[in-house]
Amino acid sequence: AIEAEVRSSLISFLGNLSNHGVVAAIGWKQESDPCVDGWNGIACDAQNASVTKLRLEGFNLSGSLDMGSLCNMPAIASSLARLVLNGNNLGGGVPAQISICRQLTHLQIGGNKFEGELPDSLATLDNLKVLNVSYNNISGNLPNLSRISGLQIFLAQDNQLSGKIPAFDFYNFDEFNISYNNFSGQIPDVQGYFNSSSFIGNPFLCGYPLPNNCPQDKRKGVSGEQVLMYSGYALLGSLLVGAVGFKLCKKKMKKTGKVDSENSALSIDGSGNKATVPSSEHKTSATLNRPEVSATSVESGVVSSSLVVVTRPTVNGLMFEELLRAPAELLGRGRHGSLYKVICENGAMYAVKRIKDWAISGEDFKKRMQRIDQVKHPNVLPAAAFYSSQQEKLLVYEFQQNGSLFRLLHGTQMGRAFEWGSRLNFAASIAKGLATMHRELRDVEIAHGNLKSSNILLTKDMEPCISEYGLMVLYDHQDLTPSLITPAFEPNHRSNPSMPRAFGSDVYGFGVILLELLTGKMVHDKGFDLPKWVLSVVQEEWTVEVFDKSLILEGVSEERMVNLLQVAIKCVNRSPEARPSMTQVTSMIATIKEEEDRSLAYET
Ligand SMILES: Nc1ncnc2c1ncn2[C@@H]1O[C@H](COP(=O)(O)OP(=O)(O)OP(=O)(O)O)[C@@H](O)[C@H]1O
Repeated sequence: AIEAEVRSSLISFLGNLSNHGVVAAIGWKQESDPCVDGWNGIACDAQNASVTKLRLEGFNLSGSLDMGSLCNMPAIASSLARLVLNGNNLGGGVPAQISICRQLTHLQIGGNKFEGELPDSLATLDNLKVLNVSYNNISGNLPNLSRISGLQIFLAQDNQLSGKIPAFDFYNFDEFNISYNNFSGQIPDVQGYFNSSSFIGNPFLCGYPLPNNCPQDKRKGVSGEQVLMYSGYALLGSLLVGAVGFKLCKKKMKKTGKVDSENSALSIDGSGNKATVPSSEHKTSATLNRPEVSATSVESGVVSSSLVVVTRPTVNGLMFEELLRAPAELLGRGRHGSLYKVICENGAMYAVKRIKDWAISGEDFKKRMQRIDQVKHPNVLPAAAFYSSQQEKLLVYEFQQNGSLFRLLHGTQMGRAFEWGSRLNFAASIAKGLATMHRELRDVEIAHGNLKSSNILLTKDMEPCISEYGLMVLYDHQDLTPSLITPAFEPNHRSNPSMPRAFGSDVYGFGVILLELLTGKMVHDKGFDLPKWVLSVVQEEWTVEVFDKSLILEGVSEERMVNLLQVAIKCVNRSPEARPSMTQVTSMIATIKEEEDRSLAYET
């Protein structure tokens, strides 16, 4: 039973925040027991011996919180895990004594009228998982909440908080929102976990995932990266000029020797290989909405028709003026470059990839891209256009709205059914696409170079297609998985001694994709190495638990999953020479599919 002292302090806590009519109305009575008699808004432990939750949402409570009266009482401080006071009219400061309630895992005081600063003592609530202070009038700096390692949800949107964002490890968060405050400075690395909606409405905040990038360090010059960071237009400007250079301008320039460069903020040379933007252009441009760069270029009159390096029926009508005017949103900054999403006025969407640090000459890059473009396969996404200068290489793809295989498997759509049949079809289609590319590009040894589930996009028909083919020269997956490097390969197992090494690396990447399809697990999840894990499970104590639970629930036969797993294991062999070729992989998967179809025929 709950002590009389605790009961009376609960009643006075609520009474102070409302008229006592509310206390009676919700059934809190000194003579009854909060746990046994089920006081509204209170939850207790299993033995009904202590109060664990206080949930008083939307009770029209007002006045200021006196946490001392509750938290100074050991019986409460040692058990209260959740305090939920969202949607009231509570005001005044958030009391520092709240932190005496050390067991709090959930503190939710959103949608009130709290003001002043958050007390530093909040950062000492080591058990906090959920902190919601959103929709109040709280100002000042955030306490150093990044020290609470278990924090999973932090909501502080719509306040007047300011200062820098603490160095949170965003990996740990399920939800994070500090939008519409007065935070300033650079956003810490969100590691791809949150998009701009978590940060918008803070005029002085900069950096990814917001579109406006941070002012450059004046000591350094303007690098190619910064040029792009400063203005989406600059990116598209150079893209534009590049395309002009490749297509239309080439002819014109033979005659005139140059393209209206005096009028333009962007200038190019005759080969279209140089696109520069004066640095003064960037220092002032913190947003994408700057018409001046585009206007001058467009005025040059050169950019008047569809200027696409690689023409496709669907992008023939692509107007570069439009592409230029459209805002560019930074979608990702990976190991090998940044990806921007561009939406044109007519609704057409493009993904523009800027590759960094690739020491390939403009001419070689052009040849390479044209060669790749000659191979067509329905499961390989062709580039719509590309551009190359000394400083940067840009590729334009049609934007695929259905996301990637990575997102399908691990993202928010996770709940969506992704059945065995579809997974097998995905595996077969990707294998076919890759095998075709390898076969057709064997003489030049152009591999994909960075095959992974985020590079497998879903078309509008939900078919998988491989994107960004050939954007990396020999990027070996083993870079990422040193555990798998083995100099001592076993000659007996050499199935493809002559397979170019870069192709072997793609086969490895494909094997990992198969493992993701089979296990539903992520490749690199906090030090977890998927191939290594699968191999250890398979070698030691074999268990069906290696497979994705949803496949087991679906009732997929273990035998068929094991067959595909065996293909995957061959692909992730430590020795590149021992891996099968993609043509071999394709036929192995085709056999599994045939078996599958035969068994389905039996079942019906
Ligand atoms: N054409 C496209 N249409 C739609 N989404 C795309 C397109 N290309 C890439 N994406 C998605 O945009 C995000 C960022 O792409 P990006 O290529 O920068 O990431 P990455 O593949 O993880 O990194 P990297 O390729 O540099 O190793 C990924 O989630 C990817 O699936």
